[in-house]
Amino acid sequence: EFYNETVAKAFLQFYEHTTQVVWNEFMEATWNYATNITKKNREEMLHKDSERSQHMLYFGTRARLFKTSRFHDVAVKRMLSKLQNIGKAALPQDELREYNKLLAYMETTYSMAQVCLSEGPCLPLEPDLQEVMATSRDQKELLWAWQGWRDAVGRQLRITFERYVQLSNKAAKLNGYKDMGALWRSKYESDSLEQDLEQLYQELQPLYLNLHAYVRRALHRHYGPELIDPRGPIPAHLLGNMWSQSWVNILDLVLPFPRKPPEDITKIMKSQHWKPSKMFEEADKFFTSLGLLSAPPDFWKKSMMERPADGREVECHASAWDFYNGKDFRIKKCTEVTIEDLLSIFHQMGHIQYFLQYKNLSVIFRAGANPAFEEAVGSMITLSASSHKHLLNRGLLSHQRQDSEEEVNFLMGIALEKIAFIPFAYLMDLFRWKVFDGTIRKDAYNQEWWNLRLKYQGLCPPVPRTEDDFDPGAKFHISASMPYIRYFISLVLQFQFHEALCKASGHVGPPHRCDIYNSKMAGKLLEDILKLGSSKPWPEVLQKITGQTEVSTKALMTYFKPLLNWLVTENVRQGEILGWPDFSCTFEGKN
Ligand SMILES: CC(=O)N[C@@H](CC(=O)O)C(=O)NC[C@H](CC1(C(=O)N[C@@H](Cc2ccc(O)cc2)C(=O)O)CCCC1)C(=O)O
Ligand SMILES: [Zn+2]
Repeated sequence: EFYNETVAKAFLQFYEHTTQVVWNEFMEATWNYATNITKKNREEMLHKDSERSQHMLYFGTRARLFKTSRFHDVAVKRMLSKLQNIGKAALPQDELREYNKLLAYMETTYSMAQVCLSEGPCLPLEPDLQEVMATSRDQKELLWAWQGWRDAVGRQLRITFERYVQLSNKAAKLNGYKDMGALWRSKYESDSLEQDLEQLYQELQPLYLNLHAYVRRALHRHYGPELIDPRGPIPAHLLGNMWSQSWVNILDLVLPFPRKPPEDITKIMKSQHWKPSKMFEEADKFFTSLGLLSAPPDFWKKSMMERPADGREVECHASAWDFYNGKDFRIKKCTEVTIEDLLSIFHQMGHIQYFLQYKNLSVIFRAGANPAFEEAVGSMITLSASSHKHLLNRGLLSHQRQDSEEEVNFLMGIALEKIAFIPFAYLMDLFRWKVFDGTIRKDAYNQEWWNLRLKYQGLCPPVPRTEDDFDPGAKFHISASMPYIRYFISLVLQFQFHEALCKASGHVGPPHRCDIYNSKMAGKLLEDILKLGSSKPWPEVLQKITGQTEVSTKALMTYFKPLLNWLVTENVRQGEILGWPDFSCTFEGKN
């Protein structure tokens, strides 16, 4: 009966019915652990994870038996093929238990790590070490936090990570993939993914090289020639972020027109007594203004919007959760009242909106058209929310007009978030794909990581690194085994979406002045694709929203055109070298 489409449909109905309960219980147990890290909650989570894996194994192996080539219903074929990819559930019981334990160990080590001052308190990453990296201008203090974090996390994870790679690849092979990198890439249903990504990166490189050269000059002015080589890479601890992935926090050092500094929105939020709940309400209002759905009662009742005050150990890295019962959706975030956190909440609420829009689909299709779509929705809304027009309209700014110099300052702020992020978002999985396919061997993990950090980001470590270090492990997504290329693709997609929705909203003028807030037309366009979840191939979904079937950097380049013009002029005036022909950090030059 494996040729019989009716039998297949009944099989999928049975799967649908049993899955909601199994996945809901698994999400509850994982949530309980992430918001209260105790041994008991860890055991309960591991137990629920193995139940979910057994359920996936049962249905995944049976889905493989159906001969779907002559089936008529495309959705049935798509569901059965998605069911067959069961990830780690393909591992034998004992190895799956070991795998889940090491995943929990890596993520928990990251979440609980602190860096202790010689005498006195120990500082966690959020908010304390992030605060130091964002606000300190003392390179010794920055180095202390940068190195301390990598000693406290990266070093502890190296051995576990080596075993994680082995078991990941074994699971991937059991699913029919050559390694875990191939399994991760399969989510994009494209056999030219790596070439396409390299093409996108090449198109964006001129933007990055000009920003890098300009920022390096500004840091050279501030920190002096003993720290910054104007023809070399930038030391990784000076860019305002623990991973140098976003440079927004050094905007004050690099402002093109320093006599026209932007208003301090964090200060305005604090003076207006913003609370975390108000920040979430503000983001929710944006979505309802588009005619989209508001977060349901369970969201407001069950989310964790602040670090708990009762001393509980929690995982502070923000995340959005679908509990697969059509009514329970939550965000977990240790929110601080800052503009950076407000914009990050817009991103998170984008995930919630996707969950809400596809909640009536089969559970198999409750995901983004591809993982980058999930990321791009919230980030695209954030482009409108961070526009001068929107912030002024919401009472977070008071200067009515923005003259052309203030506009360059504004675009610099957005570029320090988005353009600085390009090479980081690209190299994170370039590194892991090479680790999974064996190109990068474990005795060179750290050296190879820094080779990529130099090649793509033009960064160097501020102190010598050895293979006792494991710097990639100091980034959440690597300790949490969360793929990252979705963010690189989202960087390009979000500007394509922004351009499409701005057009739908009737916006005329430069894209950085567009705010789709209150546009029901833009909302409708977005709603129609979110409702599809992962039920259709993503090029079809992209075409519905933008009219194109290809990911294209054109919209991003248009958005930053005024800034690129300014940067090129400025760099030529300064006689800057684009790139880093001197390829080492100053300390390496010394000894
Ligand atoms: C249950 C679960 O895991 N759910 C998933 C969502 C899902 O898969 O359904 C989820 O919530 N993932 C967490 C992750 C959180 C954040 C993040 O980690 N961001 C990246 C990259 C980046 C950087 C700048 C930026 O503006 C936007 C993104 C980083 O900070 O490096 C934290 C800050 C914002 C987004 C997220 O929301 O993507
Ligand atoms: Zn996200």
